[in-house]
Amino acid sequence: MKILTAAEMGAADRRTVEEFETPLGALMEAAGSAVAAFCLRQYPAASRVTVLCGKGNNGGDGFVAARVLAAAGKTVRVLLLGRVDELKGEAAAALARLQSETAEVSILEVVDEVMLRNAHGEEGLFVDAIVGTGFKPPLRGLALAARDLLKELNVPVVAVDLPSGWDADSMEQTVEGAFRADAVVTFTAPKLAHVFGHLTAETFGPVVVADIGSPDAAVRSETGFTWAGAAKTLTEKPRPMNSNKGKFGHVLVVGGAWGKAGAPSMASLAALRTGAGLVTAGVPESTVGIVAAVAPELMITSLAESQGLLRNLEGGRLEKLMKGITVLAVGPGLGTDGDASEFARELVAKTQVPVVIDADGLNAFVGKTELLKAEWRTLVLTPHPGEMARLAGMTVKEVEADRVGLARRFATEHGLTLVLKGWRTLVAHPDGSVAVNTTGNPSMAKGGSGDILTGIVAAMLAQFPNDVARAVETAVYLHGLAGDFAAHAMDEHTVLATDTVKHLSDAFRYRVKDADGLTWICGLHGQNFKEHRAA
Ligand SMILES: NC(=O)C1=CN([C@@H]2O[C@H](COP(=O)(O)OP(=O)(O)OC[C@H]3O[C@@H](n4cnc5c(N)ncnc54)[C@H](O)[C@@H]3O)[C@@H](O)[C@H]2O)[C@@H](O)CC1
Ligand SMILES: [K+]
Repeated sequence: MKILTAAEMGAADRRTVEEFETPLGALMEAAGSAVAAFCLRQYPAASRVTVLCGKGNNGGDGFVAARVLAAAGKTVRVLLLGRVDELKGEAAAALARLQSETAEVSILEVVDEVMLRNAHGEEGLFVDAIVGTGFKPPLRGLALAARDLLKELNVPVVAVDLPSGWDADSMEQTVEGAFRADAVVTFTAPKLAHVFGHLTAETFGPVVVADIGSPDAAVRSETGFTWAGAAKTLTEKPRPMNSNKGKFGHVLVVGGAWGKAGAPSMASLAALRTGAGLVTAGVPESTVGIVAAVAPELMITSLAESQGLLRNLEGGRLEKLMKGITVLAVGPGLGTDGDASEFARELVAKTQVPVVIDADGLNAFVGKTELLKAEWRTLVLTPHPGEMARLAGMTVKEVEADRVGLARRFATEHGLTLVLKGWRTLVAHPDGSVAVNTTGNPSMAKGGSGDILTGIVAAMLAQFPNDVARAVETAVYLHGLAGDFAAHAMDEHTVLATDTVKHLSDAFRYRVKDADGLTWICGLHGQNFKEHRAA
């Protein structure tokens, strides 16, 4: 699923109207109906709904929503911030239809702040249809008064397309200055602000995308930005009945210096739980007993060590180690002292199967990134900003200032797949396209999270070696989603990295598009993180 700018969205709408002969009125009807359906489903107890409408097409969506909500039995009031005779085109048509079909909806032309404050009351839900992609900052006029009013009230707000006052193209949108929203229903594709913005100061509430009838061919993006969750359909097909373990690959996890045996243990456990056919951990001989204890299903290869760290293998041992292996994950708990780094470099250089490099595996290439040219094989790097900074020879601040640009450059220059972790993990592909992940939460800001992700990525590659881009995007999405389920089931302070593994089943079973055709970009279906985190 592409992520668009406001201009790209406008172009997609125009193409849909002009080239695909869908009238604008039909798009507006679908948009407003989707908002109403969302309100009915998420806020069934709200019997009184106030729809705040602006004079543009965002307001037009609001008129449609008001009509559908009234038809469903809600008591609906429309507050138009302006005069009826100021409306044009489809918005005017939507209002006319609302007036003619639903006499019981009261429509009030609000012309000043006093009127606005007197007009509301006892509603269980607000719909914000004041301004959408047509917003030109700063917020002005009655919209400002409406924003302040909603901030004072403790009533849920569903935003149409965008919380009014949001700049759709901003990657740093915050609540400051804009409307409060508890949920956002947007159309066709998410805009940059939906993915990178902060819906509230505390959390990122539900953002759902409704399909309103624009065909894929009408939706074009210059930036090459996509949403990682869409890749998850890769795992939504059942495995063939006649499957055997050989079909799902054999992951080898290498790492685990003395004192860090947990890292390869967690990566291996995650690989097992993600569906790899076989998983082997290659660890220093002194840690074998510890790592083996993580799961009886795990196979272990004891590797030569010196003082608790892995060291280069003697002639022929490498070939033996890699026999039958289809994916290598190197780095979890590897350590950087002694020969461990050299061993990691040797492994990566001499291996032909897809390789995932994480943690100290990445540190082994600091100052030697020319050795990371993927060329003919699959290479996936999973740095956090600190590891990325060391690899790229810059500061963490510099990395964070240009995450997208840096990830894209590094991936294209080396011909590899780069997973840059952090708030809104990015997956940059060798072709320059970048997918953004929206799952995950602060409960995952703990040691071990990265090891779990490494295992998930490796297991996805083992199962889908010919679909690397979607395999990696799915891995990142599933990892965050499992963390979201864990945070929901537990308290976010108490979630351990291994708890996310326990919730991988929930993540796999979760369908990206729900039964009503809504794609939940943020927030779990039917659940409001804000309420949950505030509880
Ligand atoms: N273009 C299309 O084909 C479709 C558009 N749709 C809806 O239309 C919206 C875009 O419609 P428009 O382009 O008419 O624009 P909007 O309705 O988003 O904004 C225009 C209105 O907002 C007011 N406004 C702009 N900046 C303001 C500010 N700083 N302070 C206060 N008021 C301000 C303008 O005076 C005008 O009344 C989308 O967000 C979406 O909700 C949907 O109906 C689906 C189809
Ligand atoms: K809005």
